[in-house]
Amino acid sequence: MGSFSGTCEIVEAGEELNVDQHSRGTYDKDRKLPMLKLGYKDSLEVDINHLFEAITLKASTKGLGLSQQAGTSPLRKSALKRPITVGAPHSPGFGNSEPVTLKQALRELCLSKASEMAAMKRLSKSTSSPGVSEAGRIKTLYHAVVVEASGSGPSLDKEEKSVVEISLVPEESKFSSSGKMPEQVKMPNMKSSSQSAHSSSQYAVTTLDNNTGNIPLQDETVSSPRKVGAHTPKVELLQKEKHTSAPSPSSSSTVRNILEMVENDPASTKLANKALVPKPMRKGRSQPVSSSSSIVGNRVGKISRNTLRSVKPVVRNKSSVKKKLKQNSSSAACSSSAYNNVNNDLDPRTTQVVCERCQCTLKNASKQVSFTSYSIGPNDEVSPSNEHSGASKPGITSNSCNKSKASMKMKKNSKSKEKGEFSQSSKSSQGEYSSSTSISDESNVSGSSCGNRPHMSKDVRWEAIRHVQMQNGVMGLRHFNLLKKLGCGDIGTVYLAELVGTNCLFAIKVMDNEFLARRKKMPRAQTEREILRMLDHPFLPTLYAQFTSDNLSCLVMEYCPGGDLHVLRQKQLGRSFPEPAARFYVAEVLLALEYLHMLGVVYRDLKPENILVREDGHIMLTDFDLSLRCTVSPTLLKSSSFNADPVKTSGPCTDSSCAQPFCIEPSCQVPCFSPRFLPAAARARKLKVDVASQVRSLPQLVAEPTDARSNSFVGTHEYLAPEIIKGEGHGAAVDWWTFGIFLYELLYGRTPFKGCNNEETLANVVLQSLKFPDSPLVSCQARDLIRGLLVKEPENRFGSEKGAAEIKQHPFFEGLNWALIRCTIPPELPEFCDIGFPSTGSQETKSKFLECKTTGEHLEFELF
Ligand SMILES: Nc1ncnc2c1ncn2[C@@H]1O[C@H](COP(=O)(O)OP(=O)(O)OP(=O)(O)O)[C@@H](O)[C@H]1O
Repeated sequence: MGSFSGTCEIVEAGEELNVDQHSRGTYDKDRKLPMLKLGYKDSLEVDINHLFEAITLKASTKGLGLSQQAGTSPLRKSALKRPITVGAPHSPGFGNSEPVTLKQALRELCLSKASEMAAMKRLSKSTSSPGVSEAGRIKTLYHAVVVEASGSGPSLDKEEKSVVEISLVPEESKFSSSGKMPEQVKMPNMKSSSQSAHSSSQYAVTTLDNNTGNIPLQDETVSSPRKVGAHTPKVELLQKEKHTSAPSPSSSSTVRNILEMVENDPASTKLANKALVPKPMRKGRSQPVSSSSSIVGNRVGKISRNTLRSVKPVVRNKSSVKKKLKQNSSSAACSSSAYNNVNNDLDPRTTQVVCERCQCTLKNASKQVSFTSYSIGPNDEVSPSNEHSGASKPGITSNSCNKSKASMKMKKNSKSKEKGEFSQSSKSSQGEYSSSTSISDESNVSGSSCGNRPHMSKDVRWEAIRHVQMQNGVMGLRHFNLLKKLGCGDIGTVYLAELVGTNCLFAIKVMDNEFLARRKKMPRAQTEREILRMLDHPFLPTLYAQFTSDNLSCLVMEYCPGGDLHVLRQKQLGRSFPEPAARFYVAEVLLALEYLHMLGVVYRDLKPENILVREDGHIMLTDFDLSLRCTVSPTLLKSSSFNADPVKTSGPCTDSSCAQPFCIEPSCQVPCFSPRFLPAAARARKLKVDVASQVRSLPQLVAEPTDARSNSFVGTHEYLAPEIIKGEGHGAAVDWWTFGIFLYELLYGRTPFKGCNNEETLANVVLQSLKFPDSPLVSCQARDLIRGLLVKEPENRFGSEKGAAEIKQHPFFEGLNWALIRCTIPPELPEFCDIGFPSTGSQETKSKFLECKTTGEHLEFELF
């Protein structure tokens, strides 16, 4: 083996020989190598000559050995295993069978020595680096020797083998098993490029973690250069993450963190929800109104075009607001720039800004409903309904001593004129309070708080409102830019308003107390206020604040940019909703009614006009001034008495081994859920039915105000229940009647008993039997539900006994996930927000706000 001769260093040659002999047990022991003579105390020249002879002899021996033992000897085997694939180049003159001269031998000796010295130098440099372990240094040493030896040193058989086994092979195997990266695939930001092999890559990963706070890369992510490449974006992502999340030990927890972040960010969630909505659906639903709609259709089209040109989409605004507030909220509560703006704007020292837009006389020249010479003092008082703020700011109510006198003259127009952009709906609410029996329409709401609504806890508007209340103690109209009149009802006018200094939009219902008192409508306003203060439901309005002055009572509520369902229905093809859309809307309304009933509120004024569409496409049931407040005694109905659907309540388990079908003991459930020899789909279906039946058969809590009775003549003509018209006294069942009319109208585009006038309508309600038009085609389930709801005798009406729970189980709603309906994609989203003009901007646009003029202590503003 020619390589032997390469170990020209005497000591190492001896070592090498020993090793070699040991390792190759079958080596010819009789053969005496000249090298054994090394160590004799001859002169240098003699030694060199011996060496030279040895080299020559070794070279020739190698050739002999190979030829003799080819194919069978371990030596040959060993020679075949030489790590030639490693690519270590052989120095010329070494490893061949040609004899070398003394000069050549000396040159090679020098080269070898020089390369070794270089390697040692490099090693001493690298090992001085902190943090490298002893094992790492040893490996580094091996590596350096290998590199240097393979590059310029002699290629010893044994050395090369060792190189492969110790330095390269283990490194590869370690790399693949432990996932440490080879140097050539290190991440750009990894440290220790000078460090070698295994230890360096390990160190590099650690360094990456420490420096960037990133999550340590998992084995599989770096197990090969390819994978590393594939995971590079992940590393970048993690790097971006470091500012917001602490390092986490695994990538799965990173994903969780990201999801949590996304989940905890209301703006993101909303955007994500929007992104889920298929665009064609949205566009497809924005059908132009058919020509038959004449004026209505033209108006719709006109409004759409105009608003598309000029509106400021609320979604964008809100998102930006949220972003703005979120960005700043990290430092301290209420310390966002938006809040600072609020502070600046609301600071008493900067009343100029405040006074530009509020505390004004409302004038409506163009509309018949107007506020003329209406003025309020600069300290229009606040009595926040927010329990939180009220508690923390006891001074709020004490400021009421500064109340200044205000007057408001209101020309009241008919409601239908105000609303009648799309149709001449005669569905104005009737609010004759005659008498109530056994219940009080005026009962007090206790323990209500508009500041404590869990489902809105992340709402940025809460924070903005709270901040104003905390900063100022009182909240008034001066804190809002009134942007637009949204509509006018029986007891007040609703404005779109922006909280000054924020982009938070609200709907403010302004009621003139003097006017209400004169018209004996104060109880209605009071009822609405009290009910609003109780509510905390995704399909019911959130009352952010309420403040009153001598003459004005203001309710600050959530703004719904999508208009109402009456308008939306008229935009539909054929002026009726497709059944799935109708099902969606009535289902959400049903949940809202269920909630109200549980609170002891009979709504009594259900109609599409009172159902607003939120920016996310879900609904909001508004307008509670006609509602009836009563007591409710929750009742637990046992399963045996619950026979809403005999077919479906036949028991959770049809298995004969289940002795008690209604038993929910685990022993009885086992047969139901044990594997059966059914196809997977059929099994899943059966399981679903079984579970549904089981749930249905469970004892049920009914919290309906079934005993409520009122003799008030309230409601809207087309929606009035027969018992109200007949004056027999009514209870919660009136809501199920109106629910039936509502579903009918959504599906058929008109109400079932509408006559030529109100009297005829009322007569039809009482006397006429229910008929379904031939078109549009409506499912028998829907018609069945309507039929059940529009039973004239309230006691036989569907839902009268068990309320919403009973209705929810009707086949019309089969398959509907009630618990998650608020997360489902609505039939359509409001395409824009018809604010009309941006809330902030140039002086020109600002002038489009309700114009403010200072008149002495008071301010006047003209309305549009
Ligand atoms: N939160 C809101 N977001 C957007 N628009 C609203 C909001 N609340 C009310 N509106 C609009 O203002 C109009 C007037 O509402 P308001 O509740 O005062 O009157 P109403 O619905 O006619 O009821 P009523 O006459 O029985 O009091 C509504 O028709 C609606 O279009």
